[in-house]
Amino acid sequence: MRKPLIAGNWKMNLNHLEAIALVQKLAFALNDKDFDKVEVAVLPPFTDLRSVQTLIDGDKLRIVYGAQDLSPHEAGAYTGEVSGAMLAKLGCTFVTVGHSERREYHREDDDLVNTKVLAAFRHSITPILCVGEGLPVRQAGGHVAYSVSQLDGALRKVTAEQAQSIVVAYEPVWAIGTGEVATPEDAQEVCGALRTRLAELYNPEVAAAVRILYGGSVKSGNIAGIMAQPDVDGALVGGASIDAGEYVKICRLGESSG
Ligand SMILES: O=C(CO)COP(=O)(O)O
Repeated sequence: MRKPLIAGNWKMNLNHLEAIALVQKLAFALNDKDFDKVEVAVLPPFTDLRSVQTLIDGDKLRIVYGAQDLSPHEAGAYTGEVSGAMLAKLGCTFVTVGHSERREYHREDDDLVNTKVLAAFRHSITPILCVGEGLPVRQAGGHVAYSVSQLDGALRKVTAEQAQSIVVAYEPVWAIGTGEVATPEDAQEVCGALRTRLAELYNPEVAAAVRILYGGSVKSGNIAGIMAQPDVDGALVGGASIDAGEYVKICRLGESSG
C-alpha cells in the first residue's frame, strides 16, 4: 500500500527566516494526530535547510524535508556544489533530481541525472526523479515515450532494491507555473505508463511499491481529481506550496483522496 506524498518544491523562494515562518504555519495546521494518511514534505533552497531541520527536529513535527538538487560528486574542488553527504548530515529525506528547470537552465541531461540519482542512493536519500515532456512533444503525441525514456536514462545501474524506494514525479513542462494543469486522464496516462515501465525494468513488486506523483499547476481546486487516479500517488507542488493556507488545503485533500 503506497502512502500518498505531497511535496512542496519551493524553488528559489524564501530566505531562511521566511522558511521558518512558513514551516511554523504548516506545523500548526498539520500537526494534529489524525493527520497521518499522507506524507508531507517541503523542499526548500539549500540555505534554508538548517533552519528547517532545527524547527522540525526540535518540535518533532510531522513534516519531512529535502533539497532540490545535489552534486553527483562526493567532495572536493567543485565550487558551488552541495554533496549528498552534506544533505544526509542535515537529515534530508528527499532530493529532487532532474527537474525540468535544471534540465533546461543548467543543461542537465539523462546521464547527469542518472549520476545524481546514484549519488542520492549512496547517501540513503530518496530521489524524487522528475520527468515530463515539453509542449512540442505533447502536441506531436510523443509524451509517453519521452517520459519513459527519461525514466530509463535516470535508472541506469539502479538496483531493484534501490528502485523500489524511489519517487517519480511526472511534471509536464507545459503545465509548470502556467496555470494549465494536465487533466486527471493525462496524468494517469503517463503515470500508468511509467509504472508499467518499472515492472519491465525490474519486476511487478518494484512497480507496485514506487510512488508516482503528478506536478504542474497543482492547487486545492484540482488535486482531488488528479489523486483519484489509480497510478497517481501524490503531488509535487510548486507555487502553491509557499502559500501556507493553500498548501495545507492541498495536503488535507491529498489525505482524503489518496
Ligand atoms: O515544478 C513544479 C514542482 O516541481 C510545479 O510548479 P507549479 O506548481 O508552480 O506549476
